[in-house]
Amino acid sequence: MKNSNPISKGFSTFKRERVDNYKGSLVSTSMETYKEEEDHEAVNLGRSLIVPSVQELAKLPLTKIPLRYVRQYHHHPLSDDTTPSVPIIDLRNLLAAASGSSTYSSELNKLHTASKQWGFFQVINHGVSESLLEDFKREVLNFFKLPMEEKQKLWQEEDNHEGFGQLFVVSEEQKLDWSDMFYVTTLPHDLHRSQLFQKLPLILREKLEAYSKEMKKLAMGILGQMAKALEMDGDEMRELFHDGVQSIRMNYYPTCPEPELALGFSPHSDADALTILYQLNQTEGLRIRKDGKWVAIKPLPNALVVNIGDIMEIVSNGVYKSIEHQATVNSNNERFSVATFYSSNMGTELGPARSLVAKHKVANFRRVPLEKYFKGFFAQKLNGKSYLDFMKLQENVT
Ligand SMILES: O=C(O)CCC(=O)C(=O)O
Ligand SMILES: [Fe+2]
Repeated sequence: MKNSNPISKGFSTFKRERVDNYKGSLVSTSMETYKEEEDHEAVNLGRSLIVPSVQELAKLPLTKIPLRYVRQYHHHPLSDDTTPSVPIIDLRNLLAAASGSSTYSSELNKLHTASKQWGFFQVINHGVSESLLEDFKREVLNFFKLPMEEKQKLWQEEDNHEGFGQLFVVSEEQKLDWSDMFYVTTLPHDLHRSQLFQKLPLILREKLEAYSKEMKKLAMGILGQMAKALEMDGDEMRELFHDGVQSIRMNYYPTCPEPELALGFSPHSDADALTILYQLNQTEGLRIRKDGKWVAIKPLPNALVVNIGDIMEIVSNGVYKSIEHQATVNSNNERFSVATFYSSNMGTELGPARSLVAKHKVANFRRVPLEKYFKGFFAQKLNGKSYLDFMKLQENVT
């Protein structure tokens, strides 16, 4: 059913009709979540309440932001200059150097340390062509510039969260992010919502397909190296991920009249295995939590940011860590980013790699079907790394 979309309504009230069939019980973060929604269609992993467009809101001559965007506890002090900056991995040294060479082993060691201690790193010489990156960037910027009448056709619907909007909005009281996003499942192809894909501008669709393919290749390359670094069975890694679920989230952070009161993206860890983030312009905004301090990730020309998601923390049996991150906004410059989330194959069970459990002689996380894991994740408000906590087998984790 098409939602009666409030985007075109006055922004003065920030009200929307209540979605009557929305199940409040889905907000649960307990294992009960897994018992919900058994009857839901297989490819529908979640939904989110429909909220107004921040891009449209930011066009108004506002000096104050509406209350729904005002955070109370967002003043996270930035780290001082003594904190080292996020590691940079040269992928050419990993993917092209002979695996016995010292160049290879020192880069592999860097990757392993970065994944354990930071959960975040930047990759250079990643092999994704500059022309594809430029073309895709142009089309994403054009996409956000489309007139609202066009974007409304691509807005989220009440029963599914793909499209323009915000994710993880589960109540009318919840604080909202100062951003608009477009979310789409790109792989495997049979998970496409074809009604959404068909409505995308053709040129964007072409570039999106090409970009999605390249991101899969890159993710598989990095996962293969991680298997080596973890001393995990390489075949097991391939079997888990060869037909992985990929989704792409395009983020637009408009300028904000009161940036110190708002957040572009609430603190969270990603639910996937590996996220590849493309910062489309030079505006800074990404912050990651390292040893209790927030560290800014500066956009680096020609680099992509990679981070460990919760699935990788689980598969690595806790050796690699997903890290909390957030996005800030500012009053002078808008910001664009594209996050590509890569997860294991649909239809598989999520849990620690068996080859690592045998090596570590302990399993630190429970096993659940991947689909249930995703449904639980998308049914709750983002709250740091809390979702991972109930995947942990507490008796095993220190
Ligand atoms: O825009 C950013 O820098 C962060 C985006 C992000 O964390 C996400 O899409 O999950
Ligand atoms: Fe994220």
